[in-house]
Amino acid sequence: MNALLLTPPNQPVRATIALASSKSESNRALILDALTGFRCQLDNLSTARDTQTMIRLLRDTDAPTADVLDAGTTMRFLTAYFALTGQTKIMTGTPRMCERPIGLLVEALRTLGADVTYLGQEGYPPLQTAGFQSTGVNELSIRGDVSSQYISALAMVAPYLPSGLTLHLTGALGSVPYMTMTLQQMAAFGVNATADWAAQVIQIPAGTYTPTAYAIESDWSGASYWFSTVALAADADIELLGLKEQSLQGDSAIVGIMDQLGVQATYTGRGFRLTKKEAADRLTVDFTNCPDLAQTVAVCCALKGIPATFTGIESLKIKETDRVVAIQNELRKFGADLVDVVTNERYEVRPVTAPISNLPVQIDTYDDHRMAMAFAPIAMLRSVIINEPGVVAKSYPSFWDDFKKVATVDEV
Ligand SMILES: O=C(O)C1=C[C@@H](OP(=O)(O)O)[C@@H](O)[C@H](O)C1
Ligand SMILES: C=C(OP(=O)(O)O)C(=O)O
Repeated sequence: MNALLLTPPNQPVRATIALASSKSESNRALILDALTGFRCQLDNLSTARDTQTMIRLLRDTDAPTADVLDAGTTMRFLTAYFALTGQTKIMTGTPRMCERPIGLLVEALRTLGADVTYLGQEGYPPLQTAGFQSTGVNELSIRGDVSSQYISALAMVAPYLPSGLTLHLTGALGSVPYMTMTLQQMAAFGVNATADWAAQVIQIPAGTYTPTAYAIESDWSGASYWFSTVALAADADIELLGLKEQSLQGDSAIVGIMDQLGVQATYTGRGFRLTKKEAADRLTVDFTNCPDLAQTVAVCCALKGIPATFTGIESLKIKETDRVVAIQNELRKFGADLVDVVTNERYEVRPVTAPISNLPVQIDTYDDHRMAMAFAPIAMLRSVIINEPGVVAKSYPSFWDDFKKVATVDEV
């Protein structure tokens, strides 16, 4: 499948979508389960490639190499897991994964007593874990402004250190809800860590996880594309199944953001129903705590004609691709843009102003699932061609099957 042509619906959009479940929650639950000796009952694990890869690599205990492909959480969580459980493993991934930094995590693991060697460039995968001998260290500092995944990775294995671990987080904190999700899931498996976010300290007691039955919620990051679809459609009413009213996921912030972009979300007891309402004429959003929503909101604002100010998107540069550049390149095809007004700090979405040709616009996806899914809702307004649409498999493999419920989807 090289490309998909998406054509606008010629009738009101009415759909019920069974969302993919959260890969973030799934990948945490799988690490916690592994630490109980695989004695948990995990329900509704994600079909996302990132989660399926985690399952496969945890099972494959004899394989010398763990290739995580392009899954960031799988790379970071498994590195900490293999390092602290003393397993010898080569950790590798796609060429892009080998450009995504891991030095802060490796440095922390070495301080605790893990033997970790870089096999390529210092600070990046591939690397090898080869045994653990505790140094007795039970307190360390780690930057909180690069990726919260390092901190989640350390927190999950920390109860198995001889005297637990106190983490002092330095610098401005990003993606805090992902760390909170980690601590809440750890608590559900019987280890109660405490966090003081003002002091930037997390304390994890020594202990063991209890075999537990745990059900994963649907994915709020995946839900965001349906919010954008409703925002851009002339007439839409979509129900998203499996979302909770109180979520562990920070990306549930999409409800408040999309309220301003003209989407009313109402809890139905089995998910959320999305309908249309009046939109604001300008938007300001800080994505520090929900970086994965930035592409969805950028595209939605640009195509809906709503100027916006974005902050907190620095971490987008070290994700599946440099997402800032990718958004800029693709929005420019519509005469819109994401302008860096204060370098690496404040960006402005310049919306589409003049109509462009009616020919389908071709969207490149940069090996990034979120590029494909963030641009798809434009099909509510005009035809678009999504190149390499298979990228969605990373987090939401059934996305295009679901999208057929709201637009015409043809292979080209
Ligand atoms: O812990 C997690 O599950 C995630 C944390 C975030 O990464 P950063 O902490 O690197 O921002 C997010 O972008 C990613 O999709 C999933
Ligand atoms: C950044 C993402 O994932 P990861 O860092 O786990 O590869 C994502 O899913 O948008």
